Parts: sequence; C-alpha cells; structure tokens
Amino acid sequence: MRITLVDHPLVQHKLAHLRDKRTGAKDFRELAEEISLLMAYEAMRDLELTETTVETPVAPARVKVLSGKKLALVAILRAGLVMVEGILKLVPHARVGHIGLYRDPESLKPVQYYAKLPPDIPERRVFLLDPMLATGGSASHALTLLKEKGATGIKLMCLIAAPEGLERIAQDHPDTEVVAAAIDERLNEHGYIVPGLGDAGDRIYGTR
Ligand SMILES: O=P(O)(O)OC[C@H]1O[C@H](OP(=O)(O)OP(=O)(O)O)[C@H](O)[C@@H]1O
Ligand SMILES: O=c1cc[nH]c(=O)[nH]1
Ligand SMILES: [Mg+2]
Repeated sequence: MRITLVDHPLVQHKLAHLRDKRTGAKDFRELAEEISLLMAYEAMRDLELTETTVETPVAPARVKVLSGKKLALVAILRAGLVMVEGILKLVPHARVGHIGLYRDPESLKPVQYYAKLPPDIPERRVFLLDPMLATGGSASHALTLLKEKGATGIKLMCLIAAPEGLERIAQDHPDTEVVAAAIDERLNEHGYIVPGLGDAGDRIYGTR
C-alpha cells in the first residue's frame, strides 16, 4: 500500500481550522471542500496526457490534454459527499458513485444501506472519498464492493487517517493508494480518531 501525505501549507492551514471545535457547519463544509480540491490536485498528478495542437491567436501551439481513462468519484455517505463537491470543481465531467454506510456505534462495523455506481466503473480511474479513516472498516468494505464491480487501481482519499485504519487497508487491500492530509495518533475507546476532528458527518450537516 502506498501512502501520499499532502503536506502543502494551504492544506495544513485549512485542516487546522477544520479541526477546531469552534468551526461551525457552514465553514466546515467550505473548508472540507477546499482541502479536498487541493488534495485532488496532488492525487491526480499522474493522470495521463496526450499531445495535440491548438491555434492560438498568434500561431499553432503543441499542447497537452488529458487522455486515458475517464474518472469516477465514489463518495462514502454521508461525509464523503463534501469531498465530491470540492473535487467536482476540478474535474466537472467525472461520474459520481455513492456507497451508503454507517458505522454501528457498538460493534464499529460498517452497515451498508445504499450503493449506486457508474456502470462503466471498470473502465474508469476511481477515487474513493471519505474524510475519516478510523478503524478502516468502512473504507475496506467500500473497496471490496468496488472491486466486485470490476474497479482497479483505486485511490482512497481521506482528510485524516488513523494508524489503525491504514493498517487495516494495508492488510485487506494492499493494492490501494491512500492519499491523506494528516495521519493522527490513534483511536479512542469509541473508535474516534485522536485528536481528529470529531464526527465528520455530524459536523458537516449539523446533526449533533
Ligand atoms: O474507519 P471507520 O471506523 O469505518 O470509520 C469511518 C467512518 O465513520 C464515519 O461515518 P459515519 O458512520 O459517522 O456515517 P456518516 O458519514 O453518515 O456520519 C466516516 O465518515 C467514515 O465513513
Ligand atoms: O473520528 C472519527 C471516526 C469515525 N468517524 C468520524 O466521523 N470521526
Ligand atoms: Mg458520522
């Protein structure tokens, strides 16, 4: 498993505000979108290019344009939705899939309640989006589902990863590349990332 840590100063600065418990839902959403967009810029660094020619007002110019596989963004509901919004600003033609999961508060195991994916997912480069990688159970479940549907070469993008979650993905899906803005210390007894940012879904939607 490869890990890319996006340590750009702008990302780290915005992440500091995102973690702050005084940040309200509106600012939280905006910051999470911005961080996701900036992270995607890094995560998409290896997109394929092909050369072509355009006419500038002055002369023909050899230019490079995106080629290769088209993109799919797959959000793990609910919190992954905010990352889709940010990244679509960068790649507005990407198709979007949704996997509905919630984590059972007792067992911490993911419970699936929805899945809708682009039918041509095997032909697309897939970015799986969830702000929090805690035990890794949700992301591992989503990766298994995506692979069953034929997806390959999946990048998992999360804002904050716990060592426990990274270990789980390395074991269950060693072929995955994880892109994160921070790797935190540990999980607490309730499965929350320490220091983390709290419950991402609740902070995005003001449900607590
Ligand atoms: O790595 P894990 O231990 O599986 O935990 C991470 C999951 O927990 C959160 O979702 P939650 O269950 O709170 O659902 P929500 O996004 O609807 O709030 C988060 O958005 C991840 O999906
Ligand atoms: O810290 C955590 C762990 C799981 N889900 C969250 O939203 N936050
Ligand atoms: Mg939640």
